[in-house]
Amino acid sequence: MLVVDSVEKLYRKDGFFSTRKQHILENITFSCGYGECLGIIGESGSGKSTLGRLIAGIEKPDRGSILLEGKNVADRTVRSGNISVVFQDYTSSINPFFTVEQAIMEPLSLRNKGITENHSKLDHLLRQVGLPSSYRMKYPHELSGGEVQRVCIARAISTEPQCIVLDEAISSLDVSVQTQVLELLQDLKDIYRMSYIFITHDMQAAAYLCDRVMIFRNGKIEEIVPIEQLQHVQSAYARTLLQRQITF
Ligand SMILES: Nc1ncnc2c1ncn2[C@@H]1O[C@H](COP(=O)(O)OP(=O)(O)OP(=O)(O)O)[C@@H](O)[C@H]1O
Repeated sequence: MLVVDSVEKLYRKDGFFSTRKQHILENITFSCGYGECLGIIGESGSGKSTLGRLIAGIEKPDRGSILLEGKNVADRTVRSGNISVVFQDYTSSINPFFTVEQAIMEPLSLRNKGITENHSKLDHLLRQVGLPSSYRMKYPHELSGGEVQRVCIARAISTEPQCIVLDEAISSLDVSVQTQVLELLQDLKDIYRMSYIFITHDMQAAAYLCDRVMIFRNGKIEEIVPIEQLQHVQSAYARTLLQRQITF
């Protein structure tokens, strides 16, 4: 289980040499259970991706803690192989000089210190994300956007992590491909019982995949609501935000 407790994040306000700091995240506390998908919805600049980076350990909080199975993700050994990230910009997420095989197997070989996994593992991962095994020698530029994002997902699940942060992971894809990738994510969540942190602007996608949704406002949690209660959010801000994005 992922437990985020009283997390705060500040950034310098006017560039690197400035001493003035701005609160980006304030008092963020929530948890995400096994096999649960927690959506994060909020306006642009509200701090969703910053929170995603903190969970993934790419940056550290200024205050508070983020624990996975009771251990702090600030420790690289805790997050290595246990937390993965899939970003929106799949084109820059994988090395253009890596084949599909190298890209997918990289996290595993890093974790196993260079010991190469057998081919059946790669075949299994390719099958799970719906790509033929003949794709193993292809390079990213030879694939469609949806296929590259499938490679990114195969890479993310290769170490069988407990948690995946999906930061606008389907936003750059065509609508029909979005649906396929959402179905894939749903299937994988059920197979691996992973926790998903699903950062999105897309309420329809959140409604499909998420068990609960966190409404974010100016770096604070406005409300956390089970997906079946989405029509009955308490705060006026959450209601307005949702009405702008979805028609029930
Ligand atoms: N490294 C950084 N240094 C300084 N300010 C930053 C940094 N990263 C993000 N910010 C600021 O933090 C705020 C939150 O940004 P963040 O990207 O987390 O928002 P977001 O909700 O994910 O937005 P979007 O939906 O547009 O992606 C913004 O005002 C942004 O300019």
